[in-house]
Amino acid sequence: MGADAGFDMVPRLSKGVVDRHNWKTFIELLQEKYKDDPKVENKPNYILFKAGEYPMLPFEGHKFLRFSSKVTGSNAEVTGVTSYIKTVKRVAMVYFGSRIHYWSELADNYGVYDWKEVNESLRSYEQRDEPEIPTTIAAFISGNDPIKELGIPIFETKDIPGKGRGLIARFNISPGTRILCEKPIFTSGPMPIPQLQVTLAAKLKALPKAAQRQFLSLHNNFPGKYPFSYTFKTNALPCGPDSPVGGVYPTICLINHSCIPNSHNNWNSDAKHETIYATRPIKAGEEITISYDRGGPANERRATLKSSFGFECDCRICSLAPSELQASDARRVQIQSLDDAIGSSVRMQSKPKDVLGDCHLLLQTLKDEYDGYAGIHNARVYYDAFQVSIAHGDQARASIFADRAYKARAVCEGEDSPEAKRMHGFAQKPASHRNFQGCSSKWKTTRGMIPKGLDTEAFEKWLFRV
Ligand SMILES: C[S@@+](CC[C@H](N)C(=O)[O-])C[C@H]1O[C@@H](n2cnc3c(N)ncnc32)[C@H](O)[C@@H]1O
Repeated sequence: MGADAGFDMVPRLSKGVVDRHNWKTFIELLQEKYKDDPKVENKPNYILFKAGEYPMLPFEGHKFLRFSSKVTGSNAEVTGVTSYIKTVKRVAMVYFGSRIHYWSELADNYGVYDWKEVNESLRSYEQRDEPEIPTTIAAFISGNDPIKELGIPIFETKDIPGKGRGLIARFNISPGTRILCEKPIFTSGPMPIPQLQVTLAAKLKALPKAAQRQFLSLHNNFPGKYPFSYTFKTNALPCGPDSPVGGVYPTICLINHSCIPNSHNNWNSDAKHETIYATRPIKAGEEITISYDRGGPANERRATLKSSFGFECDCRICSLAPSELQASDARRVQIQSLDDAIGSSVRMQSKPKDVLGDCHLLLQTLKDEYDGYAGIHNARVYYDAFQVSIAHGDQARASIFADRAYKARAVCEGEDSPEAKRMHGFAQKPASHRNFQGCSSKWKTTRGMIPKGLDTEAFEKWLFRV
């Protein structure tokens, strides 16, 4: 008979964009970890662990119910299946937290699903579902958020040595989770410091007492003659990319900086509020961070952070050993220069293949620098790749690029973000872009020409072929 052990996914994953994104990242991490292990094989639709009873992980996460095997007997011992189960479970818990239900018949506890259901799910791995036509994410995302339903905030405010106050996660948080959403206490445009002081004094006076207190409790890096102006400067977040208008928020303004942040801040210009979304898995007890800087190598970032915010950054990247920091700096410089090169409209016209090649290289560099969680950077690169493709009439590839831009945006900003909605529109109708065939029609394709049935590697090859 023997005893089984393993883990179940409870509740099972939805087909939603966030669950799909997390599952994909989880699978990629395991593929990387086991790439040199001959007992772990990538089949077209799943990873096969050739140990014990050959447990499998499908590439389509919504099909997954259980990863398990007999863990007693000579076969289990010789093949080391227990160690695979433990490692895969540990990684799964990082991504899916309390959804991972570990069980072992040796300890008299059992899986949640019955074997009939599990065997049906295993059989479904063989045949992939038809590729989905992108539709709205809302239709995919399951409404069950146990934490939200309990009404417990997913973070707490704490004093953090050397940083003042900050926000700390109380639970494991998955990428794509909305952590915060706030309306500004007030907004203001740019103006000289003395004038800003007078303007803000008038704005404050018009606010209810509670809102005044919220603003006055925010940190001021440059105390002295113009307290309102400098409190605003220390805390304001731009209302949109490159917007000269800034807003201050009661809780969002307590989030500290990291050069490798785990969250993203965004101004939703439709809803007129600022959102914070997790962009990488955040463990309970970890600080929630966003990025205050505009990229570049560590010395440039440090100089900006020091002059604008008055602190020395000691995040994970800034604290790397010199040789590793050098490697990170090289990647960040490369990210900047690829970004500049991709933005050139002359190259888009005359050397579209080079631009697409740069997009591919940039995605790889971002993946290395942000260990797989480049979030909003990826959204921008995919939109760049969309623009090159559509400018030369390639609707097939443009549709895929826009869909990827949409998914990355939705993880960082929510599906109601205007930019996510715009990307979704382009994924559905790439030719609706104002620059459709604006450069040439030499790459002309239709959406119907997106290849079907390719494995991941072949599909990526098709997508980035030059
Ligand atoms: C918007 S406030 C963030 C909340 C602030 N810690 C507080 O206590 O209200 C920005 C200020 O927080 C501090 N800060 C932010 N990130 C930091 C970091 N990584 N290390 C040290 N201080 C930081 C700096 O004083 C910065 O000017």
